[in-house]
Amino acid sequence: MPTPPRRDLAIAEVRLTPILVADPPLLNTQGVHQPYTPRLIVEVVTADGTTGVGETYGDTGYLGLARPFAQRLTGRQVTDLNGLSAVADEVAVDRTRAGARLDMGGLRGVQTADKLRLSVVSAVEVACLDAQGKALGLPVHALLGGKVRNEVEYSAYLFYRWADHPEGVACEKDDWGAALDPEGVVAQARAFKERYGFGSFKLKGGVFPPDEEIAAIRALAEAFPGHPLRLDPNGAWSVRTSLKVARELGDVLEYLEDPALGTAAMAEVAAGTDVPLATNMCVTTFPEIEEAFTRGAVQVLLSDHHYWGGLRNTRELAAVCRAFGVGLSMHSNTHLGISLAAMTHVASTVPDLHHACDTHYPWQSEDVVTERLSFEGGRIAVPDAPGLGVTLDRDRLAALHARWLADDGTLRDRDDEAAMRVADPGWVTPAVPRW
Ligand SMILES: O=C([O-])C(=O)C[C@H](O)[C@@H](O)C(=O)[O-]
Ligand SMILES: [Mg+2]
Repeated sequence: MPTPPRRDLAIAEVRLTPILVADPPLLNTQGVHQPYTPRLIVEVVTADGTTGVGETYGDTGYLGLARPFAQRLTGRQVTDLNGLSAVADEVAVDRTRAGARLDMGGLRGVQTADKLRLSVVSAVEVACLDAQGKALGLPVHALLGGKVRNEVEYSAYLFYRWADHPEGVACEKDDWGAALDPEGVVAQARAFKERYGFGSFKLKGGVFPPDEEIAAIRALAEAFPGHPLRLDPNGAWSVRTSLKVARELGDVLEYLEDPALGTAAMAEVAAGTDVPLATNMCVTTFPEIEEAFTRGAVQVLLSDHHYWGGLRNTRELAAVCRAFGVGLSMHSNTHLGISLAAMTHVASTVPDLHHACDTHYPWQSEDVVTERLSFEGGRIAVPDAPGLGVTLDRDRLAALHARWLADDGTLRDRDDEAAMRVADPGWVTPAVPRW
């Protein structure tokens, strides 16, 4: 039988489309989310006309790196994923743009040029896998070795929030209402359960004094007995405060996430409590693993394929965690359907993923895919269609890009501190430990 002709999977074009997507007024220890937040959509087009899509952070520092990186990719094979990092290394990171604001002043841990590169590489890696899958008629999970589960469980990501952005600020409205006390948090959790069926709840803390956040978790425990609960103040507490919270909530918490800042403080907290500690702050790069794991500072690692460098790196990270007996889950930041699909594919291939993954997706009313991914019982069915199983909505992409073009630069870098100053002109992100 004659061998069928090989498809030409050389990269002919990489399209980068920065967009601004609506974001509600979610509070964290830094401030509040902007009304629109930047994301970057990546399309990789092969010589035979197959297009793969990826998504990552869209702040200007990422764009400044993504553009020269994309130019170097034409002519390379979409299958050459191991070569992507070396190409990214050829591109100098503009350090003046990789400033504190880019990484949210540390909400996602250390900032390094490598981490910035990995965040851009991840979107291209996902796009290449999507293109490969479409060309071969295989889902991305099959390219990663195959799924070991048919559904991936996600956790409701509860936020203290205002009903609306400050008066006079251009924004998209939603119907969630305010949540600024235990009653508001429980009402939000009920809405999450009703709309999406989530069975576990994470509250973003570090916003109010710890006693108020303890009361909110207690109220959740009463309203949803037996449901796993997590509290994440993004390192806003001292070791002493962290231990007090752990004592008071130890009977109801699945884990406490980044109660204190940095590996040393986390190790001290871990030594004083049996409550497992999770992180997406003190371990966000491979070089940080050894110290944190050998000191017992972390019991659950929240991976994030964007800054860990892609789906294959996420699987390598899972293997390291397994070797150290550290649990694995997933961190989430404002993301759209492309990244949720990517998270779901890789999560479906990791055997020891025993905690529901975080996702901001329900907070995002806008998307660039034709059909939004939907949660049933808090779970997403792992797509079996070729590639990621999502289709780009070009009209929506163009509309959200037009918003980015129309912005004078104010919103192109996410800055929760500046967004808070609109409501509270004297606001300065508090130094940590805040309490
Ligand atoms: O610590 C975390 O889980 C995050 O960093 C998630 C997000 O950054 C969240 O805190 C946010 O967007 O305000
Ligand atoms: Mg966190």
